[in-house]
Amino acid sequence: MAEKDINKERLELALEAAGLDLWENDLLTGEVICKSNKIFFELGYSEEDIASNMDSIFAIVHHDDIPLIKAAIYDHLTGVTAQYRSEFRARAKCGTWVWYANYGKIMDRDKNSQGQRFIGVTFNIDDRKRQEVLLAARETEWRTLVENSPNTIVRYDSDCRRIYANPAICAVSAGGKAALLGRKPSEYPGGENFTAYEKKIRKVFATGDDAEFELNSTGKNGKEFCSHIRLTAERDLHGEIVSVMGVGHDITELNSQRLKIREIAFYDPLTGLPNRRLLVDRLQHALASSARNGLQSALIIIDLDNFKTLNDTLGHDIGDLLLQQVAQRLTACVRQGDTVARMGGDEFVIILENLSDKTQEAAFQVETFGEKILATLNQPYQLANHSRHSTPSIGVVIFSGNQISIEELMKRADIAMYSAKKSGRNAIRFFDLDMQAAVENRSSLEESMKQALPQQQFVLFYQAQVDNAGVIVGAEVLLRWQRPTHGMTLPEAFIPVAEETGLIVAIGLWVLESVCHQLKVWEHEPGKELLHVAVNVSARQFQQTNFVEQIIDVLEATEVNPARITLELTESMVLANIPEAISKMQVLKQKGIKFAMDDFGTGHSSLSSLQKLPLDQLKIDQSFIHDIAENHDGVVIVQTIIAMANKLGMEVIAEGVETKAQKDFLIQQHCLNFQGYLFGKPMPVNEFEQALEYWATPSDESLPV
Ligand SMILES: Nc1nc2c(ncn2[C@@H]2O[C@@H]3COP(=O)(O)O[C@H]4[C@@H](O)[C@H](n5cnc6c(=O)[nH]c(N)nc65)O[C@@H]4COP(=O)(O)O[C@H]3[C@H]2O)c(=O)[nH]1
Repeated sequence: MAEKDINKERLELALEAAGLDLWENDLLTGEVICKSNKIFFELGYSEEDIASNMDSIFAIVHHDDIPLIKAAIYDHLTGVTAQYRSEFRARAKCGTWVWYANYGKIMDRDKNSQGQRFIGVTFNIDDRKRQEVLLAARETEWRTLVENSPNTIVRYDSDCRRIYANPAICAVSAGGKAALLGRKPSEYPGGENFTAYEKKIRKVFATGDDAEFELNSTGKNGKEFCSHIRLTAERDLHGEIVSVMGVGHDITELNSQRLKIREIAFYDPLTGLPNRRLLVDRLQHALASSARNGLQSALIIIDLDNFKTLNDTLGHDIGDLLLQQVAQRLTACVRQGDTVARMGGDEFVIILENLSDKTQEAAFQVETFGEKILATLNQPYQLANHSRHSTPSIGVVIFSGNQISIEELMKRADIAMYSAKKSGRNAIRFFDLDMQAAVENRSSLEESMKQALPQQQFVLFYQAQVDNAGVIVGAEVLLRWQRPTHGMTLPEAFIPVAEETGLIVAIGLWVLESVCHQLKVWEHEPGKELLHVAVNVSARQFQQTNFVEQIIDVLEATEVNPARITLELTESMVLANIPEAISKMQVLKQKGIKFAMDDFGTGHSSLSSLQKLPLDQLKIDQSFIHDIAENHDGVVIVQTIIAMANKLGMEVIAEGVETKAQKDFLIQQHCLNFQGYLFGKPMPVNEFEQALEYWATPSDESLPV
């Protein structure tokens, strides 16, 4: 084959493989030199179609595209473009439009630049065109989303400069788009927050990992807002990070909701102090940090003395005011970083951290602090129209490291606080191992007390009550526990535990039943048939809803004369709920039972509340009787109580009378009933009966003890 033919063949094969249709026009004659009609066939036309009605491609080109083709040819012919290029739609036989491109060039230009031949190719670009349309549609779609998004969208270049900012961010930025674009966050708006944010963007450029950031900024309107921004690296075709996109949404509202939830979950609504939950969290931190730095910390429990009485007498609103003022005072006493929390009720807790590393020194530090708390809380309170005084009982436990659990720490501080209460309140007590031993004793006491009633270990002692002529008119019955391995145990060692466990209710009933049986026996014995017996009632017993029924049941079952029984109540148990106390007392009074107010003078009863109560007797507390000889105040108090009792038409009895001088003074003040060691100690019933016989003749001497 000749070289020319080989080249022709090569060209045809190449054109075929590239999908190109070659054409050539003689520009001088206008004759089409080369035309394969390949396009026509591709579009579904036959030879006949071409012969009958299509001598040129223009016959099937979309009429919108014809001027464009002509303009492109003209531009090339006139030398405006170096190459002829056009794109057009051609109609297929089936009616659809297919995209083609024409690339061509004028050949053999003469010296006047006049071309001789126009040669070029036509090829199918339908797929590419469709892709372009799709791409444009997608681009519009995305742009619409981005431009209308309520989220802020910003793109940063590798220098952290903004290269795109959507309308949402432009709308909230004071300087708008102009101020944002081309600048880094640290440059505009700048400041600490934005510098930290820029650092984060740089990290995304460095690592390619997505990141999140909460950015606080000030909006155009001057309002603070917070955005949660998600930063994503954007890569080019080679996987190189070319930009970082930041999409932010406003979480200002969410943050304030979060804050509110935190407030509710972790703070006491009344005082604004951290609540128990947050306290536990802070305590965990304190334990961990003391383990790290070796310094001692302290957990301090503060309980307000007699808060319940104040709440019950003045109402809860006044109680709330006191709690709020206590919270303020406590907060003012601590350093920044220390925690003051409210546990609920009238109990507050303070955590002091970073004390000395030596336990003893730390204890001194806390002691000083505790004294300050005592002094501050002892200042009078102005609660609406009431001026009141309140005292705290403070329990302290010192700790270092985290060997002790939170529960154990709280328990220890609680024990210390109760010890402060026991010591007479308004005091500070530290937990130590002796206290721990006391606690253990207490739980063994509790266990063995459960057996005391069924195993008949309780015994009643009788202590004489005499009149001014020295005649025994009755006795106070006092409980003793013949405890195996411990011997005769006094009530103060077990009554508080019996109160707390509720065992006192059954014990109290047993006391009353035993007393009634005793009275029934005495009814038939000359000289004893008129004796009165005073029985102590515990708060827990008195608060039972069926207290009245229980007493009546015992009276009826034993058929004893109720007039022989005096129930001794204390101020606090009555003041807790005066109307309820009155109604209970009245029912029993109608049955003939008498009531005495025990330990009178140690509580807070006012004259008006005392007047309302159907009491028969006031019992002057023995501490005042002891004070008679000691100081003038004791004398005045005793005189006042006697005067008050007389005024209210109540009998008065002095307890704890130990000396003749005390008795003489009391008689002088018109107190005509006495109880005390001067007349006899509490003793078992058989001894009391012997004493009665011995004492049958009135005398000024004391009973044998
Ligand atoms: N220093 C001194 N003390 C004197 C003198 N005269 C009497 N006492 C003591 O003072 C206490 C008087 O009883 P209380 O005030 O009712 O105080 C009682 C009472 O509150 C309670 N208690 C005793 N028995 C019962 C009971 O059966 N039930 C209830 N709920 N409590 C009881 O235990 C408390 C203590 O009872 P006791 O240890 O028997 O102590 C008794 C008695 O032994 C005196 O001249 N000098």
